[in-house]
Amino acid sequence: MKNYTQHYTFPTSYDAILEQLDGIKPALYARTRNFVDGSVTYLSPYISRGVISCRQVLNHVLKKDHKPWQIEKFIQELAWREYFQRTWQQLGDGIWDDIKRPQPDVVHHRMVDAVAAASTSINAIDEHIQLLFDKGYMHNHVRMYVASITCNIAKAHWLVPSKWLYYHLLDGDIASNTCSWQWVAGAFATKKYYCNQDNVNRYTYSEQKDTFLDKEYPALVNMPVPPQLEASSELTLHTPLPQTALPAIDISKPTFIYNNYNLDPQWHSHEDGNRILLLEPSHFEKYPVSKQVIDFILALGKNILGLQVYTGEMSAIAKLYPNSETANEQIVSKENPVYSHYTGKREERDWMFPEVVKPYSSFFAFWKKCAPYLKEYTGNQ
Ligand SMILES: Cc1cc2nc3c(=O)[nH]c(=O)nc-3n(C[C@H](O)[C@H](O)[C@H](O)COP(=O)(O)OP(=O)(O)OC[C@H]3O[C@@H](n4cnc5c(N)ncnc54)[C@H](O)[C@@H]3O)c2cc1C
Repeated sequence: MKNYTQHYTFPTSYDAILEQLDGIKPALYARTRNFVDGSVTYLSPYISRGVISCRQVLNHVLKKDHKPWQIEKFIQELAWREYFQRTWQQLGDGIWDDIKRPQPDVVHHRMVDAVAAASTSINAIDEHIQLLFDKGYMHNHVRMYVASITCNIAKAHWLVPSKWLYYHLLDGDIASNTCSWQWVAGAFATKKYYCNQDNVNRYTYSEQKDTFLDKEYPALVNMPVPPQLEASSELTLHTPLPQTALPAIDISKPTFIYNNYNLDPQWHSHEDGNRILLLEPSHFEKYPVSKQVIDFILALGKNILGLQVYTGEMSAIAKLYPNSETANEQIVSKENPVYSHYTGKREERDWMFPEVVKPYSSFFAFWKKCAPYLKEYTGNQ
């Protein structure tokens, strides 16, 4: 194991997670983030699961004595997440279609076998796919390599492979995952993203030669699918959900609903109420995740005092109240496009730039609108 993979173990206690915020080194981050051993934060599993928010991370960084230019790149990366979340809010289920233009040059809508089996023949990539299976995390640059090999070299449509990656990621997030795959595949961008062997070697510290990626870029773009990547299959994924009883609730009190995207221990923590981690089989049927991911979610749930885990549908929770009016009054959740069918009140997520909500044609158009607010936060320096 290389040194950096020590970070691929994700503690689940809230104190340990907050401690990790202190390890953020924004200036070093900007210089090294593209290397597999770069100074990245490993916070995405906690941000995606709603344990902490980007806003919380931003506030933490702003409290430290950094110069604005030292933190800008890091904040920009956090803003990518927010941009993708806003894109999802605006598009709804439209996020599952090619967003900007049809992905060019597609030969099938299946999973590439060699990628799923960590046997692409590009050693560094195969090693990182195996790490994904073992640890549930993959470095951002490697995610780009894997998506590029799958969609642009093997010419698979992005949708099925994106579900494969989402299944394994502790930080699996519908917006970041779907938009990023589309971006690499040229469906949410005006061009496709390509990497060659020199690029992979540089950022993964490998020295492999004579592979299907060992070419200049124009040759890569025009290359037929290499034999190693030709085989493809349908994807069958299953979520092993725990079996639970219907939760016991006090109907005179509110019920706070937690889920795979909201595991925030501070949310309404000073209020008396029922707390339910709702794992809807209908959700996981559509968006399957691995046992490793379910175990991670359950472990994060332990930070929430009095949390009852329930594998079942929201409709069963609503029926615990005497009528739909009371259910609508008492059930509270956090807004998320995938849970728009929930009964009850929906509260805003903790946005970094709550004012920037309109659809923007590109990340940089969005970022331009965020800039004045960021200036306010950093004290107009
Ligand atoms: C094909 C592909 C699929 C992806 N799928 C997911 C996913 O399912 N869930 C997910 O959280 N991220 C996804 N990403 C984005 C990114 O790879 C991860 O957020 C990042 O690698 C997480 O590691 P980190 O926390 O150490 O990031 P750091 O580099 O330390 O970044 C700090 C935070 O900024 C945000 N961030 C950084 N880079 C990006 C980015 N490129 N896009 C959006 N937000 C970013 C994340 O919230 C991250 O936690 C995907 C990227 C690609 C290319």
